[in-house]
Amino acid sequence: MPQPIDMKRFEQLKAASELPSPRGVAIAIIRLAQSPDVSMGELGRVIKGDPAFVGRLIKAANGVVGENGRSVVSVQDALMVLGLPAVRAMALGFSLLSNYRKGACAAFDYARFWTSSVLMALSMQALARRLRVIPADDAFSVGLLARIGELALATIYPADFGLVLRKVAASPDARQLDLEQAAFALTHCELGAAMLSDWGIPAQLYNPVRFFEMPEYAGFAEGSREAGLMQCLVLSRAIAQLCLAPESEHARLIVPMLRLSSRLGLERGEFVMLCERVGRDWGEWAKLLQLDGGRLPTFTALVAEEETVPAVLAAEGETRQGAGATPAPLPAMPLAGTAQGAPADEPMRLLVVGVTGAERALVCEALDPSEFVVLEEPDCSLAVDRVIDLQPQLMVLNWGCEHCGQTFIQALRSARFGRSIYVLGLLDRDDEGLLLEATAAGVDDVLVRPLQRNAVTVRLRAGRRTLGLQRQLEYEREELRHFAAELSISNRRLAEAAMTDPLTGLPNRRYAMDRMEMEWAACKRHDRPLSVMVVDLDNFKVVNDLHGHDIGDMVLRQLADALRKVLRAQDVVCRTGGDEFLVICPDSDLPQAIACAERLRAAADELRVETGGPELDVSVSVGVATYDPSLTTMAELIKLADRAAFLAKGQGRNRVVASQ
Ligand SMILES: Nc1nc2c(ncn2[C@@H]2O[C@H](COP(=O)(O)OP(=O)(O)OP(=O)(O)O)[C@@H](O)[C@H]2O)c(=O)[nH]1
Repeated sequence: MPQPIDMKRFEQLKAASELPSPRGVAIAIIRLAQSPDVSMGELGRVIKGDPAFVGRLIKAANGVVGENGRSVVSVQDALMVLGLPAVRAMALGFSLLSNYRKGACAAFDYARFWTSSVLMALSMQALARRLRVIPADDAFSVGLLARIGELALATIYPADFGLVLRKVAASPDARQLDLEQAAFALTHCELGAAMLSDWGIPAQLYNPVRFFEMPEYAGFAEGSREAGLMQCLVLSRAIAQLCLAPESEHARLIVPMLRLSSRLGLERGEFVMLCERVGRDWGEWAKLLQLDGGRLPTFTALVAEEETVPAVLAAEGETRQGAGATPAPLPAMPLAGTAQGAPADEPMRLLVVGVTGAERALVCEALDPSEFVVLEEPDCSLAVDRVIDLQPQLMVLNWGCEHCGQTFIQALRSARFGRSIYVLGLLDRDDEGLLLEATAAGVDDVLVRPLQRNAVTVRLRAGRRTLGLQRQLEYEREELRHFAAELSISNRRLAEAAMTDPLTGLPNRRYAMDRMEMEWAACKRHDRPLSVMVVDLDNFKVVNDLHGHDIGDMVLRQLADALRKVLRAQDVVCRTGGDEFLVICPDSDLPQAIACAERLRAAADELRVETGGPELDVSVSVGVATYDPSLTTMAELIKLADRAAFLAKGQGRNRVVASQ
């Protein structure tokens, strides 16, 4: 088990300014975002000082909202969507990316490091959106910074870390972490986690970072958030690795990746869509971050191939490749019923092994060339090689010869691709014992010497028909998987819609009550303050009566935007009634909540509602209440705020009243 980092040593490295650290505007953003009282306006102004960061922040916020949400176009909206902790972490990540594109460690590929980190960030974001292990914005930053320890080692020890990397490249069995431990008495995992901790990233996020490259040592409780996050990191790393690997490596990498994704409960079609989404996002991010945005593999095709390339035979293929004897494999077969053509219309690949002379001629005559393409290998000892190279759908083989007997069939049937090949065994004589032996071993049907042309035609047609049905079933199963994935996405969209007020885009009453329950529980459990406000438009009925409902709607929409803009990041404003809003302020005592309520009141007061005609003035009355131990339910707390809002109305409106 690797030792945790010696904190004295870490402090020394920090003091010597050797560790990668953010620079420029990012430092101001990080500092400001740390202050609980910072207003969104103030933070927004500082962020605008770094136009590159503005673009990245808005892009990240749109990633969090997802393809179905209202798109984010302004810094203010991005801040609302992301919240302060995520903005801090992003300022950090992007600043490092901008300032550490090059460095002194010649063996460390800085560009590849950042490309892989951004791919991890996008994969983490996509996984978090689906699995809800952590918020998608946190996931992005964790992914981006997960391997920061490597950059740190390359920065502090360029020569020695270069040596470690060269050793790993020279002997793939060497574990990088062991070599790091030996060379520096620390590993990049430990160092990275210590840096994240030092930057204020919470422990539930940096602990999984510490262990995701050696999950066997993690010891997180099964089903815990940390275990889930760690698995997401492992999978994100696998996605990034596959994206950057040469094509020849894809088949090897896809299998463990699919296994990981299914362990996380991702259905295959859904996972493929998720990866395709990462690919689409990657193109845009690469441009934005000026990274080399080479084309990523198409996951749909890769997974389809994986379903046809056998693990066992592929492994044998690798060995042969090592010997330098493998011709290039044929492209994988299209799936039945796909755009490439239904199987019934396509000629199928028939491999004839060890059948020569007159028998070979008879087989060729017996089949219709529009139904079969004949591939031949006269030498039975090369049967395995040809199966891998040519990927036939049917085979005729000389049953009982040294290379085409039980061992061969068993190897064939133990591989996924081999399992579905329709095999006709050619028997020397009509012998029941032989027939039983061949079919028990895994042969589908037999032909008996002397060969009869019609018998060959009939057997091959039966094989073709069986394969056609089999492929049709596969296609239908695939369609069902896609359908299930789409259904689950629609369900999630519906769930989101059910929590949103369509007029203002704010969370609705249902969301407000769910969220209140969460905050109420957290406040009681951790003894943290919690305040709520009821914000009620003044004399709204008059607006409706005088100007009509449509103008009334405009008032509600513009007021909602104005309230959202002046809120602090941790607060949530929800539309809970016609002209009533509930603001939930976690971690806020009464004076803090009153200050915030006053900001909301002033924002409404300053708002001039544009209607296309005359501008309208509005005001709100705000009631504030704070949790105290005498309250036993959250409904009581909301009621107190409601009563305070009522008092504010009674005292002349456009004011804040706090419940005592
Ligand atoms: N345009 C519009 N009006 C709405 C909507 N929902 C509720 N209302 C109107 O909001 C008004 C609320 O009026 P009241 O409850 O009397 O309150 P008020 O006029 O704001 O008066 P005070 O709260 O006492 O200041 C009613 O006229 C409702 O018809 C909506 O979605 N759009």
